[in-house]
Amino acid sequence: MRSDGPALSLRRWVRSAGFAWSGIAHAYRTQANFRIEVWLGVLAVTLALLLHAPLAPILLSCALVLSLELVNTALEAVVDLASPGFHPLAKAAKDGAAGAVLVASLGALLVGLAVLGPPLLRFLG
Ligand SMILES: Nc1ncnc2c1ncn2[C@@H]1O[C@H](COP(=O)(O)OP(=O)(O)OP(=O)(O)O)[C@@H](O)[C@H]1O
Repeated sequence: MRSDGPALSLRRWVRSAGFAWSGIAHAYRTQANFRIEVWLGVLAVTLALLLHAPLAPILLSCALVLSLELVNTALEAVVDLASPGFHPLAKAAKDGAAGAVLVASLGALLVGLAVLGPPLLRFLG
């Protein structure tokens, strides 16, 4: 198997990262839910830093929700392309992807309450 030189591999990686970034920017521009989740994530990370709460579970939860929202956005685009008219399979695909985002969001909410709740109550009390 032929392997590319490090300079070519890095150029490919930067190019792929550019495409990935444009996907994230597209989701931010077009998906209100993605924007809300980004800013809730920023709020949660800021609170964790201010309250000296563990950052890792907050960061992981945010990454999970935002990743699944990006996958949901991608899947919606593919479904709309493949099935512009109503189709039960298109509905199953979109509802399943939306369900994945909901499950991750509820999990992230519970993690946020468990990690930020006690130090927030101590701070307020
Ligand atoms: N082609 C289709 N065939 C059948 N049902 C569909 C189709 N497109 C959308 N739906 C139904 O409408 C719902 C909303 O679809 P839509 O594409 O508007 O997503 P959305 O509301 O924009 O989702 P999000 O808020 O995550 O962007 C889907 O979850 C599905 O139940």
